[in-house]
Amino acid sequence: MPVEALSQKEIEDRLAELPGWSLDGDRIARTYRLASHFAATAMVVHIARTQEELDHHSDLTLGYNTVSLTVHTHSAGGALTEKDFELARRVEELAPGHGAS
Ligand SMILES: C[C@H](O)[C@H](O)[C@H]1CNC2=NC(N)=NC(=O)C2=N1
Repeated sequence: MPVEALSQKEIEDRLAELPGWSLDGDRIARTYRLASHFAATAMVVHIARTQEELDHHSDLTLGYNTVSLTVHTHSAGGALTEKDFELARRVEELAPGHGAS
């Protein structure tokens, strides 16, 4: 199913509801900090499972005690779509359970 590129206003409205997320070029991005490398690794696995469920995938980077995501929609030519924000909202929901901030 094709997904529509969001307008600048739609992007700004959605970002306003997602503190911690910001524009990084043509993507939305956030870095989370965790208590340990193991906690960060567990969060990456949880995000990976969510991404498989949504069939939508970020570029996901594991640091020593950080987890970073950037996402845009490949099938929309790299534009931002509702799917990117759906993924961001789902990650925001799972983050507190990992002690991520
Ligand atoms: C076939 C499969 O549905 C597509 O390749 C999905 C997988 N994950 C994806 N992730 C992202 N970020 N953009 C896509 O267009 C995309 N497409």
